[in-house]
Amino acid sequence: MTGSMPSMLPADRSAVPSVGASDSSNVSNLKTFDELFVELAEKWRRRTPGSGTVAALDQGVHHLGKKLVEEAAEAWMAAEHEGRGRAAEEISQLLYWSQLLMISLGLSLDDVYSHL
Ligand SMILES: N=c1c2ncn([C@@H]3O[C@H](COP(=O)(O)OP(=O)(O)OP(=O)(O)O)[C@@H](O)[C@H]3O)c2ncn1[C@@H]1O[C@H](COP(=O)(O)O)[C@@H](O)[C@H]1O
Repeated sequence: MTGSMPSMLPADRSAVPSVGASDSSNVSNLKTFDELFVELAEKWRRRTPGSGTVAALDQGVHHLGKKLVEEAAEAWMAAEHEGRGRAAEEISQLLYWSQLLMISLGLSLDDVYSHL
C-alpha cells in the first residue's frame, strides 16, 4: 500500500481535547455520563412525576429511536455549520437519548462498555 493512512484526527489538531478539557464556564455542576445514567434510571424506576425522561420512556423504543436519529443529525449539522459549542450541546443531547434507549432495553452501562 502506498501513501499514508487516513487520519482519524480533526483537520485542526489544536481542537483535539484532553479528558476534562472544556470551553464552558459552567464547570461547577458538571455531570458525567455515568452519573446521568444513574439519575435517569432512578427516575424511571421511581416513575418520578413530572419527569420528561419518564414521559419519553413511556413512548417506547420507536419514539426513542427517532429522537436519537434526530439528535444525531443535529449534532452533525452543528459540527459542520454552527461551531464547537453548539456541537457540544447537541452531542450532549445525543448522549441523553442514547441512555434512554439503553434504559428502555434494560441495558446496563457495562453491557455497552463491554463493546468499547
Ligand atoms: N440531559 C438532558 C437532556 N438532553 C436532552 N433532553 C431532552 O431532549 C430534548 C432535545 O432538545 P431539542 O431542542 O432538540 O428538542 P426539541 O426538538 O426542541 O424538543 P421536543 O419538542 O422534541 O421535546 C430536550 O427538549 C429535552 O426534552 C434532555 N432532558 C433531560 N436531561 C437531563 O436529564 C435529567 C432528568 O431530566 P427530567 O427527566 O426532565 O427530570 C436532568 O438532569 C436533565 O438535565
